[in-house]
Amino acid sequence: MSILISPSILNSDIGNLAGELDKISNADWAHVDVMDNHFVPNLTWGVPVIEAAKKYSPIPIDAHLMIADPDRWAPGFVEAGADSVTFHAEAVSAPIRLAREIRGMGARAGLALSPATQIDNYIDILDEFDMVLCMTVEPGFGGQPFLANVMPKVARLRDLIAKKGLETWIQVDGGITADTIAQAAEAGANNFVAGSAVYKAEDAAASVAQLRELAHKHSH
Ligand SMILES: O=C(CO)[C@H](O)[C@H](O)COP(=O)(O)O
Ligand SMILES: [Fe+2]
Repeated sequence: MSILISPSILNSDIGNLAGELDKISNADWAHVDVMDNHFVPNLTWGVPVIEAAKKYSPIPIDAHLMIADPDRWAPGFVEAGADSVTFHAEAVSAPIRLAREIRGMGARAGLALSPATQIDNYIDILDEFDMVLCMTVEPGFGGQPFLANVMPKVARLRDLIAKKGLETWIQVDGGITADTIAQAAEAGANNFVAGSAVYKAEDAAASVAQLRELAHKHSH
C-alpha cells in the first residue's frame, strides 16, 4: 500500500495560507482540521477555509471534521472542494448513509476513531470507507504526545482489511514525528498526518521527505 504523508496546517501561519501550502508541495495531502468547540474543546475554521485551501493548494485536501452532527455538515465540505472528508464515529448518527453521500459526491470518505473507540462496531461496514483514521492523540489540539497504546488497534485493523481484500487506507493523526512514525508504519498505517513535526521544522519539505523515508523503511 502506498505511503502517504499528510501535513496538518493546524499550527501553520494561517495568515499566509497559500505560502504554507506551497511549502508542502512534496507531500501527498494537505490535512485541514475542522473543530467546532462542541465535539472537541477547540474552535478552528469551516467551509471558507476549505475553499481557500482548495484554491491555493498544489496537493489534494484532506478534511478532518472534529464536529458534532457531521451528518448535517460533511457534504458542504465536499462542495467546498475537499477531496477526502473524514468524520468521527463518536459524532455521526448514520455512518453508512453519510459515507455513501460523500462518495456519491465524488470525494473519499473517512471514518475517524478517537483513541478509546474500538473498531468492533465497524468491521462489517469497512467497505463503506476509503480510509479509517486512528487518532493517536485525543482530538482537539496539535502538539500532543503520540499515544503508542493505539498501535494494537492499527495492527488489528490492517489485518482485518487484508483479510477482507480491501484497499482501505489507515491514517494516523497526532504526535507523528521522526521519533514515532516507525511504530505507526510497523503497525500497518500508510497515511501519516504530521502537524508540528512539519511546520515547526526549519524546512517543511525536508521534514516531509524525512517522514516519508522513515515510513517506507518501517512499513511492510
Ligand atoms: O487532528 C488533529 C488534532 O486533533 C491534528 O491533525 C493533529 O494533532 C496534528 O498535529 P500534531 O502533529 O502536532 O499532533
Ligand atoms: Fe487531524
